[in-house]
Amino acid sequence: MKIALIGYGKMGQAIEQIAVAKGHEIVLKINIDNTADFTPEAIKMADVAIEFTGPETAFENIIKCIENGVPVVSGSTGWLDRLSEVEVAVKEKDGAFLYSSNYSIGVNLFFEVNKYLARLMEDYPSYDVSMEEIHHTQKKDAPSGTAISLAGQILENLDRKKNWVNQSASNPEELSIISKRIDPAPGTHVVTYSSDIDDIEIKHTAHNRKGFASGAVLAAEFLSDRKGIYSMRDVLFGG
Ligand SMILES: NC(=O)C1=CN([C@@H]2O[C@H](COP(=O)(O)OP(=O)(O)OC[C@H]3O[C@@H](n4cnc5c(N)ncnc54)[C@H](OP(=O)(O)O)[C@@H]3O)[C@@H](O)[C@H]2O)C=CC1
Ligand SMILES: O=C(O)C1=N[C@H](C(=O)O)C[C@H](O)C1
Repeated sequence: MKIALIGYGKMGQAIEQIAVAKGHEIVLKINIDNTADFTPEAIKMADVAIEFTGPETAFENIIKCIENGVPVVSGSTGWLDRLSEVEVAVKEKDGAFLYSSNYSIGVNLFFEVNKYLARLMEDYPSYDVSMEEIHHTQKKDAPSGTAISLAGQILENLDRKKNWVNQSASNPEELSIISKRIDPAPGTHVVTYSSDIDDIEIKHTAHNRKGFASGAVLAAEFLSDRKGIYSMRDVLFGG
């Protein structure tokens, strides 16, 4: 499979290693200093693009891939206020797009445990829930995309929480997400249910970026010959 890497930072480089080891070919590498090389002709050489740039640049990059008929897997966080525009573009161009706030298999299993635990806790109001995420100091966005996904799953399944806040909660309807920036943390997420009697805590700790990178390559393999909009759930659990 011919892959275009849009964003060649920590994630782009980790993805390259795994993709090449699996026999894929990297036909384009775009970073901030060679964005002029991201031409229609160059991107059309790829069977699939993998986009990991960041909050400010993801949307334009994704649209450019879709407009040129190239399926795109994105892992960039902090841009999802524009997701509906991407969805419209995919429909208009009969394109292919896959997004996950976290590509690691472990976190996607953690998502399922998180939903299950929230559903159980619906009947046990003595437990209050809060979250913590820890990442390296270069991270541009807070809370992390993964934390926002986890919070969304809790809000969908636990009626007593109405919205999340990126600070301590000021009332029982708020779900608190505390963000910490400590090097070299690749990504830690903790969900804690606390009562007067005990705590129940679920925690995912990434030891490195291999899980994110191998999941993104798996997603690219899944998407390259498909049309439509997908998530990591489709890749791992068939929807
Ligand atoms: N979904 C997931 O599983 C994961 C998501 N992420 C997310 O992925 C994104 C990237 O993370 P990471 O690789 O660690 O970050 P890095 O900062 O290491 O890499 C981003 C790269 O993109 C480059 N870049 C910036 N603007 C553009 C542009 N317009 N076109 C092309 N390249 C550009 C940057 O260049 P320069 O350095 O010169 O600015 C940098 O090299 C973040 O949003 C992060 O939250 C990260 C890990 C896992
Ligand atoms: O920026 C990172 O590094 C990471 N970003 C993603 C997020 O915001 O959730 C995924 C992972 O936690 C690493």
